[in-house]
Amino acid sequence: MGATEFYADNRHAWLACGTFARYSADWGDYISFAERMRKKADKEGRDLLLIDTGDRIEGNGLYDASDPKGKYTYDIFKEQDIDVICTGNHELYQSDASTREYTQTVPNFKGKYLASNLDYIDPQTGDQIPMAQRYRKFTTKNQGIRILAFGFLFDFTGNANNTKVQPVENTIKEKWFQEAIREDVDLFVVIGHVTLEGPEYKALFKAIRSQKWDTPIQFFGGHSHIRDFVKYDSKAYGVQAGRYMETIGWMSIDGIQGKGKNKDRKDHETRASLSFNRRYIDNNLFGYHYHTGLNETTFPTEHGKNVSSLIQTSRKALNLDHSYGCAPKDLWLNRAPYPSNDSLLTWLETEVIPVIAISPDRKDVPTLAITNSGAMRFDIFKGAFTIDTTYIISPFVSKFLFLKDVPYKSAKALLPLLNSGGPVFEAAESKAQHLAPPEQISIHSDIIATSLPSKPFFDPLSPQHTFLSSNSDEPDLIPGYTTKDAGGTDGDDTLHSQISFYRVPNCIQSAISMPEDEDPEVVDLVFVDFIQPWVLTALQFTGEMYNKSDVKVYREETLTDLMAAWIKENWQHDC
Ligand SMILES: O=c1ccn([C@@H]2O[C@H](COP(=O)(O)O)[C@@H](O)[C@H]2O)c(=O)[nH]1
Repeated sequence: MGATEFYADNRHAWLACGTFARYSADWGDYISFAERMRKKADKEGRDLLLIDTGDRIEGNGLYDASDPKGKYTYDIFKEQDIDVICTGNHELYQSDASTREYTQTVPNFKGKYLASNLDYIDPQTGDQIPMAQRYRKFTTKNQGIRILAFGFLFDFTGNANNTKVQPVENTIKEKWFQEAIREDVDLFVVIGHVTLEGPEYKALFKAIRSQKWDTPIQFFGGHSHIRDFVKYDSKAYGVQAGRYMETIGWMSIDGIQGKGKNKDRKDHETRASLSFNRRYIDNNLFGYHYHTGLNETTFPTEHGKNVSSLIQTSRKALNLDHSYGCAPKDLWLNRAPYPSNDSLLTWLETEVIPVIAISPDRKDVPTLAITNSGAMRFDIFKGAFTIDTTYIISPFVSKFLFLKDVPYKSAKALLPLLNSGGPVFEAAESKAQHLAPPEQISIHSDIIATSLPSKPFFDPLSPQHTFLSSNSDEPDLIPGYTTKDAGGTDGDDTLHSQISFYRVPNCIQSAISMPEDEDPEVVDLVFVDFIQPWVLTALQFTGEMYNKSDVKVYREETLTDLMAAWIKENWQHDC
């Protein structure tokens, strides 16, 4: 009896090498890996399917540094042969990105791209049309497993006005969905840019089970950037493959006997004893060589090598390795507590924002400047700070806006309100958790690492691979993911020592040009445009009834450009 296997990824345009050796394979390597593993699966009579759960864009120079954005990336993405693919929230923040998704990615993955709860607004006619087909029904080639697949996005409300995200609860009531879940299939596959524990998947699970009490369901999640595995019932599981092309999530279902090749099989025979297994593979060549049984010479396929060289020529064309300056030390987004000397947010709040959140014509006006912590997406490592690093840290096109002459007593109440994330935001449908790094949706308390890092050495013979120091009996591990999920602690393909994770506030605030001896009557309230809905809602709570038309542009440059300028000015020296 063969297994049905899946590989899933979440990448944010990290198509070139990751920042660490442990996550350093590129998109071309992943293509070689998939091609090699598919061949192996074919030989052994198994089926191997590739899944992509969205957020392919923003967060890496390869996408963000070109004009138009994504000039090189769409042609690189499309080279992977993905079986089921859907949209993430990042594809929808900017209308030009949604248009590229509709006109390029959807056709590039024709028949595989699913948009179960997403519509596109045709710019010519104004018609609201499905972004892509709602579901896909297909039979796997080796085992004849009849699959019905959906592709969802969580109930996202921050999209530009050329798309429409339908809440999952409403989609479930639609005729096409109700008909689809009544189809006679061997397996439902629900992929989505949706957290595994969120209300959307709970509702979908309930809906499918209301019609099919026994059909296996495999969910693939995304959005919250973590490795995760969840059990919904004995025949329904979900897996999520981390973030930024660091992890290839592997999921295997053993025991489904597809009716596609034998129509006379009875239902109870097709799903007699099932087992669901997951593994989180670090995205590096060591792991790829180990799993394919190949080596440096035999592993890469021609196709994979061509894609790797396309990535390198694109990176060169964009000058992504050009250095703006030299970071004097590591600055961590979640690996150091906030506030602290090693916190990236403390650095931003105390050193950068007080310099960049100043408008030349209002520079002496007392100012409170607020930025959301989610505007920062990664750590800064000691050493060269390049064009690429800039977009890895902060890919957004957000600008500083401001409200003039806000009573100080109300302005100073804002930060605690934004950070407490209380009922004031639930009512306004702008959950305050969307202000912080997405990991915090799933990680509810600090994780403080107990072990210390040491030097790397890879042991490919270990069942759960380790990075070992060469002359020690005890595994001397380097830091990386140490996942605990519904399957226990054996999901990580490579053993690592634990990394700390400190929760950070939703927003940080810098007080600028404040009088020394007394509080000001009024201040300029400066904030990044992304947080405007939360700022206006919280201000109303303090009794200040501002609306959108009161908000003015404070600086024309983006936060990202201003931050890069600060680095050029302050970290000038060579590394
Ligand atoms: O303009 C923006 C857009 C988004 N953010 C932050 O990013 C997360 C979403 O990140 P995912 O990678 O999709 O999970 C959002 O919650 C915001 O915190 C932003 O700051 N500015």
